[in-house]
Amino acid sequence: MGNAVTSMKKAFDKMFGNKEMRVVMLGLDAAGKTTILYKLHIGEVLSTVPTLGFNVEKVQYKNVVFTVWDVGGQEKLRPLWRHYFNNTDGLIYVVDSLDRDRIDRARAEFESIINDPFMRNSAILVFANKQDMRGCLTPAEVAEGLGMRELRARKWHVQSAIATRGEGLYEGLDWLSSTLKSMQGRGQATSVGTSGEKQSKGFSLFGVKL
Ligand SMILES: Nc1nc2c(ncn2[C@@H]2O[C@H](COP(=O)(O)OP(=O)(O)OP(=O)(O)O)[C@@H](O)[C@H]2O)c(=O)[nH]1
Ligand SMILES: [Mg+2]
Repeated sequence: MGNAVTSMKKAFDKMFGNKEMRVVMLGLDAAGKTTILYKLHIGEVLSTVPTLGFNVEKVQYKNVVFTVWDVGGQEKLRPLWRHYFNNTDGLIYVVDSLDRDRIDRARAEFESIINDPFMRNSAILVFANKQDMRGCLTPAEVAEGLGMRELRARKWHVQSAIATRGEGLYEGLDWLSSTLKSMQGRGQATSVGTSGEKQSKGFSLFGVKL
């Protein structure tokens, strides 16, 4: 019976073009990951405590079901991040744009994630979060701070966001879903490299193609 239901669901998903995507959300502690997850999942801002393990929720947007893994970002927890890399279609990297002092740390962690063999083909969405805070880095400065422009053969997008107001979050998911669909359409998702082709179409900053 269970199998019949599963195959029926698969048939419906195929008919309506529904897709499932696995996304891992990382970033330094207090960047706003858990706030983002629950704003997307239940539409509310929960009062959060630092995540010690992980939270995982499904987020449906348009015809994509994202399974989003939100992993604690404290320094002692970062060595555990790599356990979440396998089978990942997309990375959401969250930056606290007010945390100027730790942008170099954020960059070092970011580089080690995206250079991991399991993550080399994942699409990269960066949320330049906390844009409501006076004196924060602009999304362009966050992109610069993470060294995004030096990335070759990767699909990336930097999205301005205010998680506590829900601003920018769906724009980010929009980019992720269309990018992942186009990568899957060309057989590139999860296991095959983008190998440098079409680099000029590969990245964008807040929706503007560079
Ligand atoms: N002003 C402002 N505060 C935010 C925003 N997003 C999150 N915060 C606050 O930042 C703090 C940390 O948010 P969390 O979502 O717990 O951060 P996290 O990335 O999950 O942290 P770890 O679980 O320790 O890795 C909370 O007090 C949030 O309310 C934002 O867009 N603007
Ligand atoms: Mg958290």
